[in-house]
Amino acid sequence: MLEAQNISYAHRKFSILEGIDVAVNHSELLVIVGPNGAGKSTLLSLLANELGSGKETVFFKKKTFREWDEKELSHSKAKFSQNNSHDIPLTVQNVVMMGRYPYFGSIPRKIDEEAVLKAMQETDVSHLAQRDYNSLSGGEKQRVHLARVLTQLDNEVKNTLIFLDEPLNNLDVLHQHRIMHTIKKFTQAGHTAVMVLHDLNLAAQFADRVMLLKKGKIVSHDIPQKVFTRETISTVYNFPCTICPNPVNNNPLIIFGT
Ligand SMILES: Nc1ncnc2c1ncn2[C@@H]1O[C@H](COP(=O)(O)OP(=O)(O)OP(=O)(O)O)[C@@H](O)[C@H]1O
Repeated sequence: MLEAQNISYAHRKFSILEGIDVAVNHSELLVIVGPNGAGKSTLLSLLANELGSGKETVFFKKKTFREWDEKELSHSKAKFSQNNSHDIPLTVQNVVMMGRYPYFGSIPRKIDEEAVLKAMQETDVSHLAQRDYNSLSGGEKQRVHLARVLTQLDNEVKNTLIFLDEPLNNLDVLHQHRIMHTIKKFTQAGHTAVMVLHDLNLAAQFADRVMLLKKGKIVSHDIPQKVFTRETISTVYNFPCTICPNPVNNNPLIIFGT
């Protein structure tokens, strides 16, 4: 589905990423983790074709992004980023509708309205639909943008691809889990998700595969059970931890400070 080999990226002479190989299948949720400054967001932007010199060759469904028709690509790939504008003079519903812009000319169709309502329900912002976006709290704004990105990929296209850069920032525990379940449902329907997360326990619980980065290089890229070992995690984060099986689902449970 998504493939890239030997990705390197530098700003001036400062190397940010070095020799990264990525291959993500359909129906897979890949979570990228690592300490601050490891290069996670930079890698996500490169994979999503938002950054780079054009030398990096990322293949999505065996085609480089340059080979894709722009409109077709907008129906197949979406990205949730952290740098959303804080000032948008629109209602919540109209901000979510922005995700449907690739689908209609000047007036949204019934199908676009329905997709917006569905995404708002999914991220629990339906009750805020007519509110001025600018009056929302940080977590509410975050959920509105998640709805906008989800609604962009509400279509009949098989094997679509979503990138999410720290989608759980500002969210309470209920909404963190709700979003993770939504993304899991999305991948189980045959789509692909690549996500940057700081919460290692959520990564351990939901990821199919985890990529652990440090200083621009891959330390480990495997299933959660193989990546989350006491030695690796305490070394990479330079902080002690204990890892035991989660008593509910047997996934690794990471307890820091022990
Ligand atoms: N435009 C830029 N100019 C200079 N340095 C940059 C630029 N963009 C990123 N960097 C540096 O590259 C490194 C990786 O940044 P990146 O944002 O990808 O890290 P990250 O793993 O997502 O970090 P965090 O967990 O803190 O969000 C950092 O040291 C950052 O300061």
